[in-house]
Amino acid sequence: MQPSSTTSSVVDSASITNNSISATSISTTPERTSAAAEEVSEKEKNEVVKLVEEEIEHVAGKENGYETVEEGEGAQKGEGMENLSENEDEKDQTRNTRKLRDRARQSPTTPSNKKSTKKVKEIKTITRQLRSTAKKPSSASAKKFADKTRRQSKRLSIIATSKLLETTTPSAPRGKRSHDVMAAGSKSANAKLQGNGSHYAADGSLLRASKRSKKNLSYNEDTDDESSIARETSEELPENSQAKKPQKKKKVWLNQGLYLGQGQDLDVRKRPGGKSKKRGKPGVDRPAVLPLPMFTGSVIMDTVRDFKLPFNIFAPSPWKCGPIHNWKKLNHIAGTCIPFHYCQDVLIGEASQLWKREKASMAMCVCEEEKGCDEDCLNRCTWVECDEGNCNVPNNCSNRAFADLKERVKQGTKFAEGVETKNCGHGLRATRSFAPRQIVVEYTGEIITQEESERRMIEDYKDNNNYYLMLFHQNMILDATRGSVARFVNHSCNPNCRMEKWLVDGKPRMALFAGDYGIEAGDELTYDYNFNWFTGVSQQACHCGAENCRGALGKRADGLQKKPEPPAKGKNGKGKKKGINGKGGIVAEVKKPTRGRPKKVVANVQKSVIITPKRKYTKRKVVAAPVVSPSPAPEDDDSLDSSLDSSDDSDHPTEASPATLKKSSSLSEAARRRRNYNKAGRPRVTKTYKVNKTIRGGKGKIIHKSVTSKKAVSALKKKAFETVLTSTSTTTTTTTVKTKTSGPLSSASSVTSASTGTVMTRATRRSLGVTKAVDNVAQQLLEQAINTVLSSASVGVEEIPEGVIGTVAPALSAVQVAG
Ligand SMILES: C[S@@+](CC[C@H](N)C(=O)[O-])C[C@H]1O[C@@H](n2cnc3c(N)ncnc32)[C@H](O)[C@@H]1O
Repeated sequence: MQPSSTTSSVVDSASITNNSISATSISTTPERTSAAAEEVSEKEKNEVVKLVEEEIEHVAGKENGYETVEEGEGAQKGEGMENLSENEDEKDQTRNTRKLRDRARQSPTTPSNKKSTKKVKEIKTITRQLRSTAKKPSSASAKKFADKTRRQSKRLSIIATSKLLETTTPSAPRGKRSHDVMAAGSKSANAKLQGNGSHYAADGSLLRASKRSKKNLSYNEDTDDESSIARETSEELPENSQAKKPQKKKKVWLNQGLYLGQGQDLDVRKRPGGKSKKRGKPGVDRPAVLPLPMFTGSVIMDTVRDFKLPFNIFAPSPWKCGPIHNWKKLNHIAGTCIPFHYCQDVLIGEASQLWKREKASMAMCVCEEEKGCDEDCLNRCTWVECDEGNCNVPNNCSNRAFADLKERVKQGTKFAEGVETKNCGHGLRATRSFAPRQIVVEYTGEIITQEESERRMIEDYKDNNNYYLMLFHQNMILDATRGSVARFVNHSCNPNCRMEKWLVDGKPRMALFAGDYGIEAGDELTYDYNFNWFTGVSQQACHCGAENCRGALGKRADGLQKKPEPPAKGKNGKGKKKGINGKGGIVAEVKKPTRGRPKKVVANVQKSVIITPKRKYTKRKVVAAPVVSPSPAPEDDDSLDSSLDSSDDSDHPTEASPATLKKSSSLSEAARRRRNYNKAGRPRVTKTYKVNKTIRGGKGKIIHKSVTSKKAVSALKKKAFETVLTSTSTTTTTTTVKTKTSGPLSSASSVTSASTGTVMTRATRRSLGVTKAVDNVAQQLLEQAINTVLSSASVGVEEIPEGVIGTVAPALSAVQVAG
């Protein structure tokens, strides 16, 4: 066929519906059409088209069981189909066939694949037929036409082939609905192509596909075919389908680099004693937690940093109460931060040179294992704390208050908190309960000489109203201005605590002990200051509010008794109710501390709540045993005997009152020493005693009777003193009291009698009529005498023959001097 040069044709539509090429109309211009019509044999064209249609219908009908339905009866059939170029057709057919073949090869031989192979063969046949037809152009013009329309025929061939493939796809028999769906899909695919520069007819059929759309078309068709094939083959080819699955990206963990400096062997997931929770392969080193930032971690762990606790955590006072002035500063000694509730005494200035180190008392107590160190413990009676060196029953000893305190402090539990009172400044309130006579807090501070204390009083504390000076030991003053919180404990004429001075490992130490009734949490801690006031010196008025208030701080001086100040007037002119239930005191609200925030703070309380003891201490228990404090030797001839008869009723360390100290500055050194000795330093014996007197009743029955009368006490003391003399005189020449280096100091139970050569045991002395109480007092006096002699200047050390130091001889002489 030789188409004319002027002939041009455009494929109007290639509408493909329901597995058939229903109409392929070629609209041409009249001149061209007429020219083509002359040259191209209509018969030939029709034959080719018919053949293709027949073949296709045959295949499709066979395959799907459907008759092809032609769409558009009037559609021109076969126009332009005769122009299919041999090469193009062959190429297309070959390409498609190859595709099918490849797929068929990939898939295992199944009946459906066999079918498709068969169909491919059929298509091949059609192609061959078409070729043979095309090879016989009727005329040169027809051939020319065919060349001219190569482009269009190529498009047609693509569509036709694709449809052929579609029809030949091995799939389950489709119903009409399926066909409709497929048609709709094709349409939508075409519609997609519209945006790609393709031209479509009104019914959506492709007129001219752009280069890109051609690609897409082929792709879509290919993918359609492929997907349909893949759908079928995927089940049969699990390996292939799995291989195609995209692999999930693995996250890369950072296990080194930014964070460096943490031990690699640390495995926090390891349970103590249990199995490691580590997952994954054993031996794989995977950090469990993010290590600390570079270097910071190890630096933080290695270095100690100073930090300041926020006030609300430190909280020395209750809520809504501002920080106590100078609180932090006061708790620092010589720039060192010492736990505020536990710091040791510090010798300041001259005091350090003057302070005499004393040997620890090595007198063994004679307590029995069953009873332990009870009230009768010799150490306890002499205010000496038991330790390994002087305790006979270390496993059952209850006379180790300071050791207990040390343990408690180590635990760091809170025991008290600061409060602000209305009239007494700061106070201290217990935050836990204390058993009777249990140690509460140590009173520590700076040990200074009297001169230094005078200087401080005149210069440093001249504007102060609160004083923290305590007459301590060896005529030294303990200034707690920089000391433990015990300094905040206020005075009360009806106290719930006692301030006691003890010898602990040879060192005098002062501490606050709970009274005989114990302390409940929330009680304000108080003790009797026992100030020594001098006549004519103004005293500080006492605001303790106790029923038995003496009106002034400390002892009541003759002619200086002050009545308590009248209660402050309220707004309405009436006296304000004070204290507990209006019975006086400084507190407006009485409340047991509740857990958490206090619910109510009464308005007339200055800043916080202070709670005074609820109980009335009407009955005061007498002190357990007569006490001789291990004080220094007297400087004058004030004898032990006179000290025994002293009416000084203080068993507490005495607060050095400001008046005392101010007055003392005008005294001569000797007079001051004498005064200090008289008032504070000399041995003290309690005024009242509770003594168990053993009386033999009828029929040899021994009756233990408690004697508390003054007469009985003086008789007791007299007898005790005689006992001391007797005991020492019997041991004058040969008896050696073991010193610290050679062993514990002999107690009354092991004094050796040289004259008899027998040990004068406690039992022996009992048989001689020496009662236990007398024996105790005697023993204490003996020890006291020995200590006194050894430390006394009146009996110079040089006078004591070498090797005799520590013997009873000087003790005897001392006692005799004293007597
Ligand atoms: C050892 S301090 C006690 C703590 C003191 N309240 C403070 O705020 O620092 C002793 C001072 O407290 C005051 N004080 C203690 N008890 C008192 C009381 N019952 N009546 C009046 N003032 C008292 C006195 O000013 C005394 O000099």
